[in-house]
Amino acid sequence: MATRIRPASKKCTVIGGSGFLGQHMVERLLDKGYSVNVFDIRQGFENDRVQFFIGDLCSKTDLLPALQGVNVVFHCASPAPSSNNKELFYKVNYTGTRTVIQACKEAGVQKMVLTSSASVVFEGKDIENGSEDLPYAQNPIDYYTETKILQEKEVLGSNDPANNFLTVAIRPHGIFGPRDPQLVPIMVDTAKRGKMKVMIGNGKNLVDFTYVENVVHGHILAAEYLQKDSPLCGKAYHITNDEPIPFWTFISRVLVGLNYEAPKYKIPFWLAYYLALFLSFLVFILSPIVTINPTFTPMRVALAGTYHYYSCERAKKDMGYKPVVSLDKAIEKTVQSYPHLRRGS
Ligand SMILES: NC(=O)C1=CN([C@@H]2O[C@H](COP(=O)(O)OP(=O)(O)OC[C@H]3O[C@@H](n4cnc5c(N)ncnc54)[C@H](O)[C@@H]3O)[C@@H](O)[C@H]2O)C=CC1
Ligand SMILES: CC(C)=CCC[C@@H](C)[C@H]1CC[C@H]2C3=C(CC[C@]12C)[C@@]1(C)CCC(=O)C[C@@H]1CC3
Repeated sequence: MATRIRPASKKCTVIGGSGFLGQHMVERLLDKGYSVNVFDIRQGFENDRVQFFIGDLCSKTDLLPALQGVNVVFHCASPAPSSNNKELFYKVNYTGTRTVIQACKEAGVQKMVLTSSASVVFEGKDIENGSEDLPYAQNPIDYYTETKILQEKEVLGSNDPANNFLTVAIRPHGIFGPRDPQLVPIMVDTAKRGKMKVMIGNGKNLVDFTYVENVVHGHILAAEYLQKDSPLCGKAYHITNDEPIPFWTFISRVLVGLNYEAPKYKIPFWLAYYLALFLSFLVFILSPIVTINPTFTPMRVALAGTYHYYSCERAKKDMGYKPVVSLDKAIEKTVQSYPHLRRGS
């Protein structure tokens, strides 16, 4: 394992720091004694200990003031994965990330930790205990994944120890926890509309759901172990809870915890997939007249009905990663954090 260096200058910038993961990152970094800048297109919270820089990461002029005197940049900004806006994904995740790299180099930032995604290798087919050596998806399931691949390649390719610029990518999967605007709220909304009665597939497919504090821990370890000649330079690392769970067991535990019924019927994966494809075709045909955001998309069906869990052996070996919150505790903390989503509240 490489040596962990706690940098003398603990000044960092969290790009996307107003988001779900970003806010948890900021809180932990402050606890650990870092001085923290947040760069985001919006200010998501108030905190006197944080310096906010509001701007678009696609603009170097916006970025540069937020990077002065900074040692580490955490880049965890992205448009919401549920969007289908190809142009926006390319602009922010791909060209925007290139701009972030240029700005970091220009400002003399030494380390960049990218929040990538384990989905960069996922094509809608089963992956069991996948390692980081799996090839990138040749047919990514959506524009989000397509541009996360391009983004990760750019960041890892820019690792340049000779010029004192080191990069690493963290690949989490299915992040959940307090204040997540996506996973639990979408699940509850679907249940409220009576559409969470049916399991896709046989209910046995194992998936990684990763508690946000474990994801944060992985990012900070990566920043502290990333140094010249360390194995982390220019590499990607899976960060998971290391406790894969059947997708529908996880969904049921959260729903039951919030007083909703667990799904009890099953439909074959292929049937659900073709129904979702047909639905997205209808949405496309109707798009000039009406905008519809279906819950039931081919991407979600693929995520809900296949095995996709990943090995985090590389992170254990190179940076001593170990989840800090177990899945049981994480589900309990998450359920308790959403009193307003509880049925009957
Ligand atoms: N939520 C999940 O399950 C997973 C998320 N990820 C990655 O984790 C990262 C964080 O995701 P979340 O916190 O869930 O998303 P989020 O949507 O809560 O946060 C993203 C933040 O990026 C900001 N942002 C978007 N475009 C920007 C721009 N042009 N300039 C400046 N800021 C901009 C947004 O305002 C937002 O505050 C993303 O890179 C995502 O791809 C990876 C794996 C799983
Ligand atoms: C079938 C159904 C309606 C399930 C509701 C839960 C889903 C909203 C989530 C289940 C797995 C999640 C997931 C992501 C988003 C939310 C889910 C689809 C990501 C696509 C978020 C961004 C990533 O990088 C990968 C994630 C994989 C898991």
